Amino acid sequence: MNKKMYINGQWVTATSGQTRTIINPFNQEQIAEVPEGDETDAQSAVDAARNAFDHGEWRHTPATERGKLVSKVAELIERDQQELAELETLDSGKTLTESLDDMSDIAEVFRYYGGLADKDGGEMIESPLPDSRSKVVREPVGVCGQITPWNYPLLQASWKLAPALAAGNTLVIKPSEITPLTTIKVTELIEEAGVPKGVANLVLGSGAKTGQLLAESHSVDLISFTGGVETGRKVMTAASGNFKKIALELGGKNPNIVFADADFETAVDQALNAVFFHAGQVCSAGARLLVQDSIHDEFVEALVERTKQIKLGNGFDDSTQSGPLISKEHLEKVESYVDIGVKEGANLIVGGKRPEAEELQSGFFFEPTIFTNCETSMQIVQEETFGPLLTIERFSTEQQAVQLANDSKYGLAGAVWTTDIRKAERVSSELRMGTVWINDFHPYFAQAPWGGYKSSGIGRELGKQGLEEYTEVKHVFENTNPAPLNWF
Ligand SMILES: NC(=O)c1ccc[n+]([C@@H]2O[C@H](COP(=O)([O-])OP(=O)(O)OC[C@H]3O[C@@H](n4cnc5c(N)ncnc54)[C@H](O)[C@@H]3O)[C@@H](O)[C@H]2O)c1
Ligand SMILES: C[N+](C)(C)CC=O
Repeated sequence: MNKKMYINGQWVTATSGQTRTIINPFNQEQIAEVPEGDETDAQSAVDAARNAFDHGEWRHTPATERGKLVSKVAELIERDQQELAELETLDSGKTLTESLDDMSDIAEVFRYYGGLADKDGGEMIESPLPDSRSKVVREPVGVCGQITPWNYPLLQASWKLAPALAAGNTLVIKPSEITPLTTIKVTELIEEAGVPKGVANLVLGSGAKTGQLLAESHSVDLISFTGGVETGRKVMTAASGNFKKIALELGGKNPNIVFADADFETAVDQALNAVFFHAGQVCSAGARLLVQDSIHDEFVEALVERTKQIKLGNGFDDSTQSGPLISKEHLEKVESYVDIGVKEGANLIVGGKRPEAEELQSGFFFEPTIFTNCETSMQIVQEETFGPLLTIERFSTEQQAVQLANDSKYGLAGAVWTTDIRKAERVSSELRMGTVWINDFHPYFAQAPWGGYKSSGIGRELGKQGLEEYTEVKHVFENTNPAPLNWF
């Protein structure tokens, strides 16, 4: 596999000659050395994408042909799914089972947008003027900058790459500097599928240098960013220079509401999965549990019992249920929230520290952690810890559950557990968030839009809305009987 950047159809090293060492968060062993690009490399990639958009054939290629190439990428991902999944596990620490599931979702995303590429032929609208025809068409936006995080490296990239290509754009993608390997590999597959040179470019390096340039550049027409709220703010500010289109997929602190009439065992089981899956490093993690008073104590007891059994370990080991956190810095951040929670008066009832097992000492592991007696006003309830840390609050009425759940700057996702479907519908319609699950947690798929209300972001990925983000809307008006106006 190449360990380079891909600019204008060439695999290249950084102009500066700098490289970055990529490590496995399970044991801190070096797994790759990749180019550390900077503004110069990012500018070359933008220039290549600009030239390919303005002078290349891609945007004029029939949508059906573009769709076939995007679908071809799906086939290549399926062919290489084992290699891709192993790279993802090495790079991110997630279990191989999770990585294989990601690869199958990713192939579906490319297949879905490959199929959608030629489905919108525009729309005739009724013109109020005589002797005229009016048509609304969607066109590619132009050059797209795409910036992705480390927690779902290739999955988040696929949500951007597939619709951008299907809609006829050119692009520069910049993966997280911590987890670039699968994005490098998929760029090889995009090349192998036959996407013309200059259309899809890959630049590696820090966000402050390469990402910032993409957000600022006046040659970029759209910036699509997935990451934290504070970085999102910088991207939005930088993007204002030329009023480029922006799409922001940001963080969340997602409420998981359990009513007393829920199926108890299922709700306990899924509450664990909601928060501890991928060590809590999921934007939509159910890190905020709201439990109705009458079942609170029993529910907490069952959760704690099962939390103690969670097996941490190497993502390549079949018995591992959760891998490490991504980095030392992130581990320290999660750890600091435990101190904050204790100081705030929450009750730490399980976890709260690094595990003691000998075989976990070289990795960035943290024990699954639960706090009870939490109040909505607490920092540990309001802020995204992005780790295996669950806060539990009580509620007594439906109205109170809704009020607590909405008391957040975020609005990404949430769930409601009850056997009363009318109640589930009432609550879901009151929740101010982009996704609400009823008696489930976590499902997402190519066909349904994903994105946040409030500070969780702007715009949507996936679904037909995810393709529309990568288009501009044009109204074409034709006078079928032109004649002088004689106004002047
Ligand atoms: N809403 C979603 O769908 C979704 C999905 C995955 C992750 N996330 C969020 O991502 C965050 C975790 O990811 P992270 O730690 O990689 O986020 P991050 O904000 O630190 O980094 C994300 C990306 O932004 C780049 N970046 C950093 N500074 C930049 C700058 N000044 N200009 C442009 N780009 C810059 C980074 O290099 C990286 O590629 C969490 O908050 C999580 O909730 C959201
Ligand atoms: C969007 N999702 C759930 C795949 C990853 C969030 O971090």
